[in-house]
Amino acid sequence: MASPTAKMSPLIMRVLAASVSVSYRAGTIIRDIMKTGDLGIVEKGKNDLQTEADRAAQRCIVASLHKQFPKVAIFGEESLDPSDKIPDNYVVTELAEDVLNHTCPEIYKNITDDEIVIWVDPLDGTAEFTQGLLDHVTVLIGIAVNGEAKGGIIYQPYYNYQSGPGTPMGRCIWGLVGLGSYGFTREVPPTNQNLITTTRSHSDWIVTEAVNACEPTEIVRVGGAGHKVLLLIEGKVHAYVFASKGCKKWDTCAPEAVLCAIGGSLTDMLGNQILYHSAVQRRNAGGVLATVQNHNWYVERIPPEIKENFVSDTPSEDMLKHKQQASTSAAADEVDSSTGAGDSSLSSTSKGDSGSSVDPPEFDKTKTNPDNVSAGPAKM
Ligand SMILES: Nc1ncnc2c1ncn2[C@@H]1O[C@H](COP(=O)(O)O)[C@@H](OP(=O)(O)O)[C@H]1O
Ligand SMILES: [Mg+2]
Ligand SMILES: [Mg+2]
Ligand SMILES: [Mg+2]
Repeated sequence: MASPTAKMSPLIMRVLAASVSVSYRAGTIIRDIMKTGDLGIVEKGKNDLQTEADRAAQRCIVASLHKQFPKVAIFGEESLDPSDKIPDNYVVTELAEDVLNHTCPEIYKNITDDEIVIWVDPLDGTAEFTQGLLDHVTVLIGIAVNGEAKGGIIYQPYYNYQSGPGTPMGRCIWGLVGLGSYGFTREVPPTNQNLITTTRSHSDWIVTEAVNACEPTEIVRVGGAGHKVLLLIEGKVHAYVFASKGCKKWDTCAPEAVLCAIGGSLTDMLGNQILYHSAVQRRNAGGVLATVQNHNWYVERIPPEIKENFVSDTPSEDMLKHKQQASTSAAADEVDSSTGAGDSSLSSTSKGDSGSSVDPPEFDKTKTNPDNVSAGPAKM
């Protein structure tokens, strides 16, 4: 039975709470499969592996979320046989109370099923998982609202795995833009340095050229988009630069939301917004560039001859319509507030209490107006 808090909670908070709960279960499934010693590796393509842990974790997450939110679109990385039997104990219907205890920001209160798309990467960092670099692995559940990354869960199943017996393994980081991000501690990144993280297993000369153009004092090559954004939010690196079309929407939706909820930015290499509506192309054809601050400085360092290889996402008709409606109602709010009757609209300032939210850095966010994007029609 759902608790009274759950019944009263807006849809976005329930989706977030269900995603947090199921991420713990997916983490257990991943660890259990690793313990069997039989990863059941399949080669999906060049330098692109899938294991039984990827398959099982996706079954668990998608079945659990679909059961609770049957009208919400859910996209997972792995192509699986829909007739596969899903064990009963894979279906989790709990809602994390620590999420529901937060007040939903006003702007999400009336969001409906058709405005949400969930992007699931059941195991991010598969290459490193198969090589025993276990702390590079994360489970990613991203929640897009009207095509924009707003909610995210990054579950790290092997956090603390080398800390010896008695230390609890695994941690869940979650965030919602307008509320804050929770489950980690942020440190101030080293000053007078420029630490840049990028791929460890999917590099090529453009990837390396783009990193070098950002004048790194050190390059941190690690696996997983989720893991790299964890390094960023914890203050261990200054930027994540990946000039490649290899990442997909499920790699970036959750990390982007968690990062943006503390005032950071994750865009393509051109500095344009990555979009997450259901018809968008799965590939991040614009590459990935993420920072907590000084985003523009990094975008400006990327030479035009690199930028010209990348293409930004195109908004859907629905998104454009929604944006128009939102700006019309924002204008109406402004009129209202000038008369003293207005409600406060969502600000990008994180309002975290005991969670790991940080004050927004002092820089202009570079997410540009979707009118700037230049791609052709979105394809599946
Ligand atoms: N060239 C490529 N081909 C396939 N997947 C790629 C890729 N480049 C990046 N990715 C995917 O993007 C994610 C982050 O990559 P990286 O670890 O190299 O930074 C990984 O997700 P998965 O491990 O979930 O497949 C990885 O497979
Ligand atoms: Mg991934
Ligand atoms: Mg994956
Ligand atoms: Mg993969």
